[in-house]
Amino acid sequence: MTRLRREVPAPPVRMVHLGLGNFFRAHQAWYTHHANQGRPLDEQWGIVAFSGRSTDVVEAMRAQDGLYTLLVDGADSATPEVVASVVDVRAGADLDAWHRYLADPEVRILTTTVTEAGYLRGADGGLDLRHEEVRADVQSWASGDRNSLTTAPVRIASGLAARRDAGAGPLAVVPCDNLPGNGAVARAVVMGAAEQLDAALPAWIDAHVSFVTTAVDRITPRPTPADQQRVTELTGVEDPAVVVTEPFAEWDLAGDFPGGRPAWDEVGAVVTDDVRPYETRKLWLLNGAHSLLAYAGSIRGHETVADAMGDPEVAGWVQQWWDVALPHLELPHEELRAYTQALTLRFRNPRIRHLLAQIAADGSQKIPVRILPALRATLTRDGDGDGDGAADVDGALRVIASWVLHTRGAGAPLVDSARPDVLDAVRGTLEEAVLRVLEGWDLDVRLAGRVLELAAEVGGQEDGHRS
Ligand SMILES: NC(=O)c1ccc[n+]([C@@H]2O[C@H](COP(=O)([O-])OP(=O)(O)OC[C@H]3O[C@@H](n4cnc5c(N)ncnc54)[C@H](O)[C@@H]3O)[C@@H](O)[C@H]2O)c1
Ligand SMILES: O=P(O)(O)OC[C@@H](O)[C@@H](O)[C@H](O)[C@H](O)CO
Repeated sequence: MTRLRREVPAPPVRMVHLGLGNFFRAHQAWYTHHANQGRPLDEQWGIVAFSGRSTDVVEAMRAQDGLYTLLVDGADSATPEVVASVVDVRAGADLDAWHRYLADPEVRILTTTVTEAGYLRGADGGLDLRHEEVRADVQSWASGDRNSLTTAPVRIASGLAARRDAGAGPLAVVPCDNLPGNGAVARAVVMGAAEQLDAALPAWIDAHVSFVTTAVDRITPRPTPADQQRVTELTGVEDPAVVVTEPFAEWDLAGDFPGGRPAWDEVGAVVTDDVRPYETRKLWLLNGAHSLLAYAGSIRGHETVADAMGDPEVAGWVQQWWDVALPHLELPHEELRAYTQALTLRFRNPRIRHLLAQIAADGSQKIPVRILPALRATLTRDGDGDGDGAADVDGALRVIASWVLHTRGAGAPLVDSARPDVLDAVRGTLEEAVLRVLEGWDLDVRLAGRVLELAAEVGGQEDGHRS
C-alpha cells in the first residue's frame, strides 16, 4: 500500500503551532499550504506543529514527513488534497524543541488551537492562578525545570522567555479558538503567566509580541477509520492522519504581524481592522446553534448535527434561536439571512458526521459567550421576559434548559473542564438546578418557570439526575 512521503523540499520553518488537532490541519495549515503554492521555497512558510495533550497523530504524521490528506466533503463531492505546509511534528511535551523553535529568529508566528478551556481563564479573565496545573507549572519554572510544563499559557510564556533570551525578535501570536476577542484572551493569560515566571518578561512581551484577534470557521469533525478507508479508495494511499472537512472556510484576522506572514489574504482569508461583527455572527449563529443541537439534539436521541437537523422540531428550535440572536447582530439583514441559509445547508451536509457529543463539551464556558449576550440584549430591549410575554426568548432559554438536562445525565455524556462546579450547581431537583444556574449566570430567576416548561418539551421524562 502507498504511503505519503515528501518528494519536494520542505519549506523553512517560520511558524510554530500549538494544539495539533483536526481543526488546525483543516484550517490554518491548509490556508498556509495554499499561500505557499507557486512561491519560491525561501518565500514559503513551513510550520512546526506541537500537539497540545493528545499525541496520537504525532507519530502518524512524522512517519509521513508531516504530510496528511485533507478530504473536503461537499454534499455531493469528496475531494482529497495533500497538505504540505507542516514540516515538523512534535509532542507537546517536547519542550526542548518548543523552546528551541521559539528562540529561532526565522520563526515569526505562533498559532494556537488549544480549545476554549485551554486558555485557563479565571473569573476576572486573567490566568487562573489557583488552577492546579498552573500552580504546578509556575513551581516547576521557579525550580529551574523548563521541561515539565503542561499548560498552554505557561508553555507560551516560557517560549517567549527563550525568545527574549536569544534576542530572536518580534513574534505574532495568533489564537484560532472559538472565543470572542481571542487575541485579548490569549494576551491576558500569557501576560498572567509571564508575571509569574519572570518580572521582566511582561515588558519584553509588550514591546515585541503582538496578539492577533481572529474569527475562524470550517466545520471539522473528528475523523473515523471509515474516512481513512474512503481516502484509500479515492487515492490508493493509506493515510492514518486523514482529516475531513467541509468546502466552506473563513478566516478573519485583525492585528500586527511584525515579522511578516504568509499571503493568507491571497487565498481567501480576510485581514481587517475589526473582526468583531464576523466573530459575533459566527459564534452566535453557528456555534450557538451547534450548542443547542448538541444538548437538545442528543437528548432527542440524535447522534450527529445532520441527524438532528433532519428532525423538523429540532430544526425549528434552531430557527427560534436565530430569531433571538439576529436582531442584535451588526451586519446587514440580507447578509445575515444568506448566512443562516448557508448554515442550514452546511449543518445538513450528509457527508460530515459531526458528533453532537464532541460539540457538547465545556458548555459551562460556551453558553455564556454564545447564548447569553443575545438573551440579555433581548431582555433589556423588550422587558423582563419573566414568562408574561414581554420578550420572546424561548430560543435562548431552550439552550439553557437542554444544557441543564444534559448536565444531569440526559443526552450526550457530560464533559466539562469545570465539571465539579457544574455538578454542584445542578444538584437537587430540576427546579433547584435551574434556579441555581440562572443565578450563577446572573439571570432573572423569574425565567425559571419558562425554562422548566422548555425542559419538559425537550426532554420529556429525561432528567437523568447525576448524583
Ligand atoms: N473542529 C472544528 O470544526 C473547529 C472549527 C473552528 C474552531 N475550532 C476551534 O479549534 C479547537 C480545537 O478543535 P479540533 O477540532 O482541532 O479539536 P481536536 O480535539 O482535534 O484538537 C484539540 C487540540 O487541542 C489540544 N488541547 C486540548 N485541551 C487542551 C488544553 N487544556 N491545553 C492545551 N491543549 C489542549 C489537543 O491536544 C489537540 O491538539 C476547538 O476547541 C475550537 O475552539 C474548531
Ligand atoms: O468545541 P466548540 O463548540 O468550540 O467547537 C465544536 C463545533 O461547534 C465547532 O468546531 C464548529 O464546527 C466550528 O466552530 C465551525 O467553524
